[in-house]
Amino acid sequence: MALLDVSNLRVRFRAGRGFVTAVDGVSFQLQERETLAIVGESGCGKSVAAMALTRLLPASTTQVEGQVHLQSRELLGLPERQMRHVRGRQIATVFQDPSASFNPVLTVGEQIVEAIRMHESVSHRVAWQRATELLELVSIPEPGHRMAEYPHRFSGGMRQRAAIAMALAAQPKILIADEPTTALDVTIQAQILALLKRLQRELGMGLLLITHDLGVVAETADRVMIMYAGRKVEEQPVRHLFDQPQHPYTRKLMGARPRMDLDWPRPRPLLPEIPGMVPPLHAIAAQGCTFATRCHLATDHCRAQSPPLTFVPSDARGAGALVACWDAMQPAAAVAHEKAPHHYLQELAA
Ligand SMILES: Nc1ncnc2c1ncn2[C@@H]1O[C@H](COP(=O)(O)OP(=O)(O)OP(=O)(O)O)[C@@H](O)[C@H]1O
Repeated sequence: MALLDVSNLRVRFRAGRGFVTAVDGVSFQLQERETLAIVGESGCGKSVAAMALTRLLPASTTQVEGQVHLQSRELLGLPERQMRHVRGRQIATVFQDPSASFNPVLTVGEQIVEAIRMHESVSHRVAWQRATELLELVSIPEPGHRMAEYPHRFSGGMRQRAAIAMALAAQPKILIADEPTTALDVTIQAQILALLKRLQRELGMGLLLITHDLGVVAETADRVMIMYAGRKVEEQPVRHLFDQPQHPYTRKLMGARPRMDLDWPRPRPLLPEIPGMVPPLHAIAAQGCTFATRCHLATDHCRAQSPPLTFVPSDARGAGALVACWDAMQPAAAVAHEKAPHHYLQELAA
């Protein structure tokens, strides 16, 4: 059984008299000890999907449909009091801006102690000891000393380490890391990613990593789900994605990675971009492929009908991808998602 099983998740926000759709029928699974990366440009619905499954979106302006199973427990119908136990204890989240995790007028130590005692009835002394160990676990030097400091005394990287320590306070089964390194400089980014991977291994957590950075994905993920305009457009094990991206959007994301043009005599950095932009929610096409307006392969058929997620094999050994693209579907080879070969699904779960 998957650790997390998200099925047909749909999120709509109230807009004027109606609603706009930010996440449109997305399904995915996270296995134990697995890292699933959710990738896409800004505005594709990655964070909204993550916030919906932890029920952190404002109920008064949001409609969430679908099913989210954490092992056998359905989360979307859970009373809020029980959901509070799930948050932190079962699923914890680390955000892009670590300052948002801390109250500036309390010491870092007190806040981690509070997080521990929220989920467990232990004495202040025991919680303090455990909080110090957590700071040590995330490689903060002199943890005993740093416990008594205020968040502003920490550098950005150290604050993110402390935020990760706080997220681990109740030993969650799943850690959601939402752009955890975007606000940090490059050398610190690599350290934080290495830390997340080490903690995942040591603590046996599932890691849901939200990012727009394919470099981060290559180093960290087991499996990748690409989102565009609220929909899942591709899913593959990471080791095949970089060799054989299937969806035109995935290929463009890869082409948009910064690199050096080594042409003699004037090597220069290239910062390519995908022409156009992710449509705002009110402008997402009601029919057809949502990427058609930016896709050089789009036909009238693409603009008229949404492509279903389909298994597209890429070699005879059963490797392949789930792709929502009419062009990527070879009529002879592609099979509907539900009929994907069993060994492929097992590989996804491996
Ligand atoms: N509370 C809200 N009310 C209305 N619209 C929202 C709300 N939160 C997010 N949105 C919209 O939902 C869409 C998806 O946003 P989301 O934050 O999930 O994107 P993202 O892919 O995570 O990008 P980023 O990395 O920039 O956060 C965007 O168009 C955003 O403006």
